[in-house]
Amino acid sequence: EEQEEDVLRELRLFLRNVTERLALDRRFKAFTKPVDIEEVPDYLMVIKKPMDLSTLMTNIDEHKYVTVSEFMSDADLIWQNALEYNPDSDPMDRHIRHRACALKDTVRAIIRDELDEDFERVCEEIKESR
Ligand SMILES: CC(=O)c1csc(NC(=O)C2C[NH2+]C2)n1
Repeated sequence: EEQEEDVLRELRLFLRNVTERLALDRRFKAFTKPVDIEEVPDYLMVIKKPMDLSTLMTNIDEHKYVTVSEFMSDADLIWQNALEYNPDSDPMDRHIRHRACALKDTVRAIIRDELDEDFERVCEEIKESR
């Protein structure tokens, strides 16, 4: 009903704000757009579920997420994929893994500090009811 749509609208506003802040952080530049398959031709052979901050934003606008938890699953793909695709000891791999770990910790810190657990519980109830 209308109150449910009010909750989901507030969820989308929160998720857009989080995603925008991540996309503005220079540490996360490599995660802002889909990996360019022309530049990295083997990427899709290694990474089965690509994800990036611009795709997260599109998903929000397309009402893909009814809970923060669903959003977090896709946000986690971004840094998980980077750790998987960059496992080596060479400095470039280490650099992007460092940034992937910073992304993981930053997302969790924002959610812990700024998401009311009662709000997420209401979102989960809406999801179960559909
Ligand atoms: C987004 C992401 O994880 C990414 C983009 S390029 C890259 N890695 C490299 O270009 C090479 C350094 N060793 C492979 N990783």
